[in-house]
Amino acid sequence: MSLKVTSKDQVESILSKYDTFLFDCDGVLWLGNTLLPKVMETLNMLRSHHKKVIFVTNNSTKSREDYVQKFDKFGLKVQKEEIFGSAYASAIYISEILQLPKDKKVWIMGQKGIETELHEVGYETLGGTDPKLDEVLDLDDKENCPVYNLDPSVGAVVCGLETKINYHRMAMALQYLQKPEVEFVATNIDSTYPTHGLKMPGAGSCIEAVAFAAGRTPVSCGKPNPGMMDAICKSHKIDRSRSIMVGDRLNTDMKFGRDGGLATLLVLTGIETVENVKKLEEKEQPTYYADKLGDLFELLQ
Ligand SMILES: O=C(O)[C@H](O)[C@H](O)COP(=O)(O)O
Ligand SMILES: [Mg+2]
Repeated sequence: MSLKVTSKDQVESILSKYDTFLFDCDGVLWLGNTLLPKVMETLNMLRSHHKKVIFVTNNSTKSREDYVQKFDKFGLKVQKEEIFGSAYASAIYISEILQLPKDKKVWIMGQKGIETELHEVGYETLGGTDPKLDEVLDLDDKENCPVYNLDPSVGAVVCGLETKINYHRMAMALQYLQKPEVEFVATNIDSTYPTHGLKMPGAGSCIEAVAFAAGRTPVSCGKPNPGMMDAICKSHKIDRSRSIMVGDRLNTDMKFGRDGGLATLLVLTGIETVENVKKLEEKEQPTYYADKLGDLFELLQ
């Protein structure tokens, strides 16, 4: 059974057991542009105890550089190397695992974070933030309608969270995905994400629409893909037995931590409720749960 963190002794025990803290972002640190209570104090407290902190987000709308700036706006100094996003994970997957030749282009249904990370590893991209994707398709206009004018050098389609999802974007992704040689990559599987006190459709819901149309299943690069954990462990040389994954979602964050051999802490400021935790089989229970991340700071006072 998961242990609810409610006392100073428990926080001290957590501090003595773990040297590295992996943090999910949406629903743990912030909701949209609002920092959750006592997050800054908790991160500062961990750093003052010489803990390594790493941020692992499935939100592909931003690149690692964009996240450095987002943290900065909140007054939090974070290095690019401390951030692992699903846009970055997808770019690394295409470049290092698929080894897609650099003269191939990548068509994107998603936002700027995916474009930036793909450009950084050397790919030209199409789709993405192109404003033409907001236009209604005119299938009668054979000369100008983009579905009749595909770029033959597209070698992969990447889909992520796209809050401007429309028929044009889906139709273009589908045209490329009908070519079996075009790789299909998803940033992450989250069905929903928490923002402004609401649950909104997540990347997984956008991607499912395209996958259903294409009759194909993408490889998903974000949490809980163990490749992302391997990349984190490789670049930060962390001891998994002394590390803990903090998240707000069971099928991404908690699975990612558990499968990676880390302890897990579920916070209830995002997607899950305590009822969801209680329904789980013993082996799927997070190691700990807490009402919010900031409890680690508050309970220590
Ligand atoms: O739909 C999405 O892309 C995700 O739900 C989302 O933004 C998750 O981000 P995380 O909680 O991993 O920071
Ligand atoms: Mg989250």
